[in-house]
Amino acid sequence: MTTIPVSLGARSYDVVIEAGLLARAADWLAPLSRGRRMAIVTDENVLPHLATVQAALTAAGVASEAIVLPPGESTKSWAMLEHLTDRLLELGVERGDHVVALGGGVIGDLVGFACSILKRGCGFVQIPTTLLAQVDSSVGGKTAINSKAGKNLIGAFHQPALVLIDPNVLDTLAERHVRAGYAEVVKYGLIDDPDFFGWCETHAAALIEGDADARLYAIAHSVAAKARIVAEDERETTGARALLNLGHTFGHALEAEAGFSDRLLHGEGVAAGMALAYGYSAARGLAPQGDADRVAAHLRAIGLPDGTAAAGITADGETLIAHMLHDKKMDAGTLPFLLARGIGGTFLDKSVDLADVRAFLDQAAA
Ligand SMILES: NC(=O)c1ccc[n+]([C@@H]2O[C@H](COP(=O)([O-])OP(=O)(O)OC[C@H]3O[C@@H](n4cnc5c(N)ncnc54)[C@H](O)[C@@H]3O)[C@@H](O)[C@H]2O)c1
Ligand SMILES: O=C(O)C(=O)C[C@@H](O)[C@H](O)[C@H](O)COP(=O)(O)O
Ligand SMILES: [Zn+2]
Repeated sequence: MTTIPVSLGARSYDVVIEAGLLARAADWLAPLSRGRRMAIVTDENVLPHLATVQAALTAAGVASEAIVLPPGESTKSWAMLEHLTDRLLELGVERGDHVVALGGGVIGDLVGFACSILKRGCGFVQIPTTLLAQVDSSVGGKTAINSKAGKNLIGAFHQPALVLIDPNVLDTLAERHVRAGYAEVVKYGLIDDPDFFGWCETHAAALIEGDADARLYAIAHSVAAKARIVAEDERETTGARALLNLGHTFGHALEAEAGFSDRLLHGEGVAAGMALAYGYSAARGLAPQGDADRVAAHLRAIGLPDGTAAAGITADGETLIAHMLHDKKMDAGTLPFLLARGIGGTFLDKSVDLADVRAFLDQAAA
């Protein structure tokens, strides 16, 4: 068992990682239940794992009630937020209770946001069931739904009380979602850890095919990296946490063009966005072209998109820039970008000329 603390003063919590942990989830959940019925929110594709968690709770004498939502990005919506908060209120959830978010990043983001506003804030536990959620979204307390204007625009910082990660649940995850989650794994290498990028180049194929050791290593390494950055800059105010947004300004714009749908998964958008961020950095003379080519080649090799066209998006630079203007990093009318000086050399550049980015996007798509 690996336990990684997320050190945030009064909001500190542990991320516990162990293969097979789901069947023992009650060891951690029962003490949080206060002898009351626990609400578990999940989606229709996670029902086998819901059964494992509920059986564990029943055996420990804890009653539970499941709320099962439709799968997919469109569940991060006002309509689902209303439905979920109504159901949680019907169940009588109190401020001191802990709602369980059992699912991928969609369930984690929606449940976390619902819990941040329910009775002005109740507790929640993340039990992530996708690779993406295990390496990224379950840790750090960013919660949100999408709005007509864009991605994650309605949300709150609300930290979970605990994160329980069982890598075995990934055995039922479709390979496309494993690949998409892998984009957020390799992101940590590209941010500030060139050795880890090298590890990714060697082990990505095994990880995607289901190698348990590779998955465990990637999950623990990613969580430790995210916990360190979140502890340094919980609310993305100093610039440290913004590094976790590498590839996301481009990626969210591509996702918006795809209508936040299965046409382009979040991790796929991030992969294309990271390739664009490295490509643009090279075009600006900030990073060696060879590094940008190496990033794109790695993404292609494992079946992830390495740019706008590969992501299936035909929008021009102007259209993509219009989406980017909704980015939450916008500051006094300017949009900072995560660029790179080389592999592992990501930095926040506040002096990017949007006309230059537009021209790069048009050229890259041609
Ligand atoms: N809060 C954050 O810090 C953060 C970080 C990264 C991404 N995100 C958000 O996370 C979301 C993407 O998350 P995701 O990639 O996990 O997508 P997701 O939650 O839609 O899950 C992907 C698919 O896998 C299914 N699924 C989940 N677990 C399964 C399992 N064990 N077996 C079989 N099927 C399973 C789901 O039903 C869904 O169809 C995006 O909305 C993104 O914005 C948030
Ligand atoms: O935790 C963070 O900080 C991240 O940026 C992680 C990202 O992978 C994640 O997609 C996040 O939700 C994006 O944040 P946003 O502020 O751009 O919505
Ligand atoms: Zn992301």
